[in-house]
Amino acid sequence: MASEYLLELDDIEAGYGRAALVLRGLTVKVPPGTVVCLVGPNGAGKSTVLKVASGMLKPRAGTIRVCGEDVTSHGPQKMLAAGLSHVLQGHSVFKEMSVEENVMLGAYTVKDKAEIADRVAFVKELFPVVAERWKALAGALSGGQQKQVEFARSLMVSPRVVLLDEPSMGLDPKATETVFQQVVRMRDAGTAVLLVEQNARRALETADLGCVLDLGRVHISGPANDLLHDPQLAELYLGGRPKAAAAPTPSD
Ligand SMILES: Nc1ncnc2c1ncn2[C@@H]1O[C@H](COP(=O)(O)OP(=O)(O)OP(=O)(O)O)[C@@H](O)[C@H]1O
Repeated sequence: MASEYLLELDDIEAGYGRAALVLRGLTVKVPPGTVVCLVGPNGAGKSTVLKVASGMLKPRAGTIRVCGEDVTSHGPQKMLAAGLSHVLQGHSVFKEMSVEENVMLGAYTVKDKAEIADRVAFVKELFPVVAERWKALAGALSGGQQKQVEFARSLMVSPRVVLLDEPSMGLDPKATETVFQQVVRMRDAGTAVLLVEQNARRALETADLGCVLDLGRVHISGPANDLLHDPQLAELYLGGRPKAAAAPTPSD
């Protein structure tokens, strides 16, 4: 069945072991050609959404669809084959291996050599630093450059949606800026992104659509720009009022 969405998480309930539910009826949809970001307080369940989408954590209830096809019961390998590629929180490059070896790990399920060569050319064009440092040891790259190697690795399977968990974590402001620019480049090159970020304001500036999570549910969702300029949301979740709505200070 065709669908207007690449990924649909519908009324998901999920939790860890016997502990209480973390996601309590969460619905998130990713249309083609978009960056959708999930923001919200610590412990709201943002990373858990990505774990459910990549098959790492089975939902207790609800439905996951990729392009309209029900994939709810898929494990990680089948989710990857269905088109969902997960870039985990923190750093996951193998530092003792070259950039090339790290990127090629992402292609281990791809059998067609011509397709692999096409994808290598694609990621090298998308991430110039990956092309420039192709033979270098990954551990010799900066944190922001390593993150781009992880992005490149995730794109080797031609995913429909990349699930990005806190890509700016631990990066300095300049590297953070580059990483957010690369997220936009990934989208513009045809890969939708479901992005989880602590840096809520910067994530909403980057994304097309936003979802504010609280207590395992979507509290509010809509165009990211609207959320960014909502004074109440800014107070509650973005660390202050939006610039345009800020009250004048006594010195103004
Ligand atoms: N592997 C796990 N085992 C047990 N509980 C977990 C596990 N991972 C996360 N949790 C719990 O699930 C809840 C949601 O965690 P999650 O990491 O999804 O939140 P988050 O919104 O991404 O938070 P943060 O912004 O702090 O990363 C938290 O209460 C957390 O303690």
